[in-house]
Amino acid sequence: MAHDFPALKNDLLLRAARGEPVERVPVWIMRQAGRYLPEFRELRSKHDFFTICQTPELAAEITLQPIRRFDLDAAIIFSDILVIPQALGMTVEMRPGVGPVLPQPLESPSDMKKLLTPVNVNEQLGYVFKALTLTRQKLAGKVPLIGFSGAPWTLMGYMIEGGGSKTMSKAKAWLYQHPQSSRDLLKLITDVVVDYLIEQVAAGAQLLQVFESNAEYLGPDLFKEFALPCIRDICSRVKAGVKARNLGDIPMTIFAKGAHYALKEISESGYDVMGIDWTVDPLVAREAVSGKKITLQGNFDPCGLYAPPEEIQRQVKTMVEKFGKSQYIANLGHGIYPDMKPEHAEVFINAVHSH
Ligand SMILES: Cc1c2[nH]c(c1CCC(=O)O)Cc1[nH]c(c(CCC(=O)O)c1C)Cc1[nH]c(c(CCC(=O)O)c1C)Cc1[nH]c(c(CCC(=O)O)c1C)C2
Repeated sequence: MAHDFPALKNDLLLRAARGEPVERVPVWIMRQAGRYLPEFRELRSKHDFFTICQTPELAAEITLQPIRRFDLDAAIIFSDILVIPQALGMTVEMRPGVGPVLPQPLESPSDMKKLLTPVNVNEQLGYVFKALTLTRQKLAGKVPLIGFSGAPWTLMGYMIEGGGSKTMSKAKAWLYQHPQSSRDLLKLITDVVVDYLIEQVAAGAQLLQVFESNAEYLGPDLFKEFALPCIRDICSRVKAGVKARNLGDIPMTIFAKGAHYALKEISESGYDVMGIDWTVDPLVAREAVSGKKITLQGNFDPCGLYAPPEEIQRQVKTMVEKFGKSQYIANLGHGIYPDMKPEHAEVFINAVHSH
């Protein structure tokens, strides 16, 4: 089923992702739709988080909120990485002020039997595809629409810890104590992520980002043994699946937060774009990928947006100069914080555009 979508007017993001020349650096912000926007808080006060994700009209409305307010070069579909554990049959609650909670986490490998596999993504996650299609229509070609998924290790972390964690020690204990079960779990998640991302493209996503937000808890050895093979597998299988369905060539971004120890390996894992967090100097990242056809994305310190406007402008200038204006997508080095003033996000976006 091919959709008939309005023609894209601003393709800066897609061109930068493919390494093609751009007249100016594209910019978007991770978590650009969310709690720092009063219009989000207003809508969120009336609806439960996952009800919003599951209601295409509401998800589309929130996706469009930052696009109306700012001169952004991309929209990212409003959803969460934890819809995959839900699709596998796990309960996920979003508790205000706490974040996601999975009240019945996987406590031992035998709990994997409780997961509902195989997942039929159209049945379990069809609401995300409907939200993407509706949002793409409503965007009317203004900017491209990004789809996303959590990466397997990051999702495994939430499924075992039962929520966010300061150490990921329970999930890491699995890697050390139950390496084969860990691989089985990661494989099971990888299979869902692959189907989920291919179907997002069919529904209208124009670029896909894979969030490996929990890479920071691993080191080079665990990352290479457990996380990286899944990251590679997802890219090659999604690209092949998208091609097989005549959906065109879709750029893919990998953002492995905290994986400064594996920049070279990540840049060779098949993705078009590599996101980096603020702890890596842009010059170090460029050096790690020199000679390769890969675009870099990032990496302004989210806390840098607390600075006065002139200081944000000064730091953006330094960032853009260090990355260079080609093969580059400007973003923060992680999601924007809920207490950020929207005006400071605007200063950041406009500062990128002034270069
Ligand atoms: C891409 C995305 C995500 N969540 C949301 C979006 C869509 C909004 C956007 O980017 O514009 C909405 C999104 N997701 C959430 C919110 C706030 C919930 C609320 O309104 O109560 C919003 C707007 C809730 C959420 N969901 C999650 C957390 C982190 C918890 C922790 O580990 O301590 C939290 C707080 C899990 C999550 N969710 C996501 C990640 C990967 C990015 C990252 O590293 O930040 C992760 C780790 C991804």
